Amino acid sequence: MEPSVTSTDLSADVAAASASSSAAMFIPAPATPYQGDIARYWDREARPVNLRLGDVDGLYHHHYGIGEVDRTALGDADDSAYEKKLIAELHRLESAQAALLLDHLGPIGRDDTLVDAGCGRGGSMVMAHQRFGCRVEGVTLSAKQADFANQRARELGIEDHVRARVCDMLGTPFETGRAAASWNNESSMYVDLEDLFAEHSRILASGGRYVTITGCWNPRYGQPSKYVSQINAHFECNIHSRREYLRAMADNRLVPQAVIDLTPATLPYWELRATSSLVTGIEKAFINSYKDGSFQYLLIAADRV
Ligand SMILES: C[S@@+](CC[C@H](N)C(=O)[O-])C[C@H]1O[C@@H](n2cnc3c(N)ncnc32)[C@H](O)[C@@H]1O
Ligand SMILES: CC(C)=CCC/C(C)=C/COP(=O)(O)OP(=O)(O)O
Ligand SMILES: [Mg+2]
Repeated sequence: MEPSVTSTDLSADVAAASASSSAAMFIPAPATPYQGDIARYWDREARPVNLRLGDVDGLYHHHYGIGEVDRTALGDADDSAYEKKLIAELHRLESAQAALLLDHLGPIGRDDTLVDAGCGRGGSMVMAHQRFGCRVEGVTLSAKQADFANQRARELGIEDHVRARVCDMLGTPFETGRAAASWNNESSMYVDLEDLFAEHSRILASGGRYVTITGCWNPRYGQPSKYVSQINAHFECNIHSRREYLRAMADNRLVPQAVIDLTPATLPYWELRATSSLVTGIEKAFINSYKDGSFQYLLIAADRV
């Protein structure tokens, strides 16, 4: 892993920026104390449920899975290889989630640029480049994650097309109106949605596509349930309601083309994960809130008009 430069004042920022190269990453100071907390959270994160799944094929995700469990691939629970098969199956469902997001980006050419807002360790960026051959730019608050994603890109020989940087998704360095598509994969619960969609709207080309997969609380339930509060506390995030997503998109020239309730499709992943040795303790909150209708797993694809 390459060394990172951390700076806290402007002169250090400028020095680090001018020294910026593949050997030293420029790390801006966090825009708010909250963002500093989130950067530290993801810098320290090393949960086996994420690393062991990523080790299956080198695609490291920080999102959840969708689709039916393939019981034939899992085989017999008494088999000594069962746990390994279970990990591979959870990973397959997480990659299926990212593939569904990419399905909604619309036609993307090799010369296009995509933006992954809150890119984590970069699994979705690699999948996007492998599918479209295009350039993919990711931002994360965590220097550790950006280093990890860039290291993976180098290992795959795609570092000229896939790049992660440490940057606030609410104020990116990307040119106005140039991105063919952009997305948030389980990363919009860390930011104000009006600010977020204003930035996507700015960077997207007219007619470009924005996609999010997110967990949101259901206005039909009334208010965030105790399970939603548990999930917020667990991840230090602030889950928004479905209504807030649609309102903030409408305010920022993002017009929904598809709104898909993925709740039934994600429940098998959670039920399977709850039986694994890699449980983290948050499984019940997801399962209970999806089942009582207070929480939804949603894909929204919107046109930038
Ligand atoms: C749950 S992870 C999702 C990672 C990735 N999208 C994936 O699907 O694997 C949330 C990500 O959002 C990022 N994030 C949160 N707030 C951010 C902000 N203001 N600017 C940039 N990234 C942010 C975190 O650094 C982390 O990488
Ligand atoms: C749908 C919601 C509310 C998501 C919150 C954001 C989040 C932490 C996603 C998964 O990350 P992860 O893959 O690091 O989490 P885990 O360790 O639980 O797998
Ligand atoms: Mg995970």
